[in-house]
Amino acid sequence: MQEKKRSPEEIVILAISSAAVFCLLPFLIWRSIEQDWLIAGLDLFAITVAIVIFIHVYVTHKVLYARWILGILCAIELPLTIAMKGSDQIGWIYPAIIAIYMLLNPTVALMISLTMISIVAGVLWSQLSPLMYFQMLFSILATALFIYAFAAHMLNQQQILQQLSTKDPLTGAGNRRALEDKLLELMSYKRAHRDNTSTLILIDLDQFKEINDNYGHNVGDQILVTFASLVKQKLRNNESLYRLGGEEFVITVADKTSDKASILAEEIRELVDMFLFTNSIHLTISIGIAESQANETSLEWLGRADAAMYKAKGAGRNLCCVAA
Ligand SMILES: Nc1nc2c(ncn2[C@@H]2O[C@H](COP(=O)(O)OP(=O)(O)OP(=O)(O)O)[C@@H](O)[C@H]2O)c(=O)[nH]1
Repeated sequence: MQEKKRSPEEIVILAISSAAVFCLLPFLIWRSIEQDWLIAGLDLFAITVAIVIFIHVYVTHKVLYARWILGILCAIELPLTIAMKGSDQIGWIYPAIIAIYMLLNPTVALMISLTMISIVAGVLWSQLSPLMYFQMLFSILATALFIYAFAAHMLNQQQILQQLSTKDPLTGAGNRRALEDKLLELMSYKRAHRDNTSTLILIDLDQFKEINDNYGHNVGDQILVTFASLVKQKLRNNESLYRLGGEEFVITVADKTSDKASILAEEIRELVDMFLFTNSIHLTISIGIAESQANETSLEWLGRADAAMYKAKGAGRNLCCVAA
């Protein structure tokens, strides 16, 4: 069986949890030799949590709780260490802030790191000269704010790239790449839960070439946009629209048999048939419906929906056909 690829989030958690273990382990040994049991206990606790998180993420690939626990651990461990051992430990605050931003959303990370900085500032107030105190405080605050600006910028870029790589720029529907990912997800869910069934609804706009020829490509484009937004209005949470290419679209209907998906397909067919597009253009659609089957590939599944759609075309168009 092919091994599941690790996501960037998993790699960050595995790296930070293992770094925490390797950074803290020598100090745990040192404190134990010195019989400084309180701080040794704190280090042991942090190492244990980091190891548990590492194993959990390594085995399950799940990151949601792991990133929160690790982020909060970073924010708690440091003020406690400073409270016990004094201002010598302040250098650790910089990697701790970076780790928190790598683990959590920038706004959450900002709130957590500012809380941690406020606690550390309170603890250090009586331990440092005023000049030293404010130099340290401002350098830590500046670090937190600069990393926030960087992390927020990176998140924004990441969202734009995600949008560009998964959406069809004309209609805003998912693109072919997003559809392929969705099909793989639905197929692997089906393999894991044999009795689960999902259905594909493949839609082709009828005689769309005539519309382009008669009204021009721009009007054709506008119709594709209006069609996609009409369909989107009909979809619920577990249903998504993708543009397969040209004037072909696919709706993935998770957790539903072809009988139930046919009701949605027929509603969409009727809606389009009744609708007047730009320039009062009337349009019809032909639909192929295929329920997922065990032991077939996502391409075979899509192929059955396509064959059913061509059957609808062959039977006179403006029809829904269910694959055998
Ligand atoms: N305006 C516009 N037209 C497109 C786009 N993509 C594909 N098309 C057009 O869609 C038309 C598809 O034509 P055909 O494959 O012959 O199919 P059809 O005319 O819909 O006929 P049937 O499918 O048999 O009902 C072609 O004229 C393509 O140029 C697009 O992004 N915008």
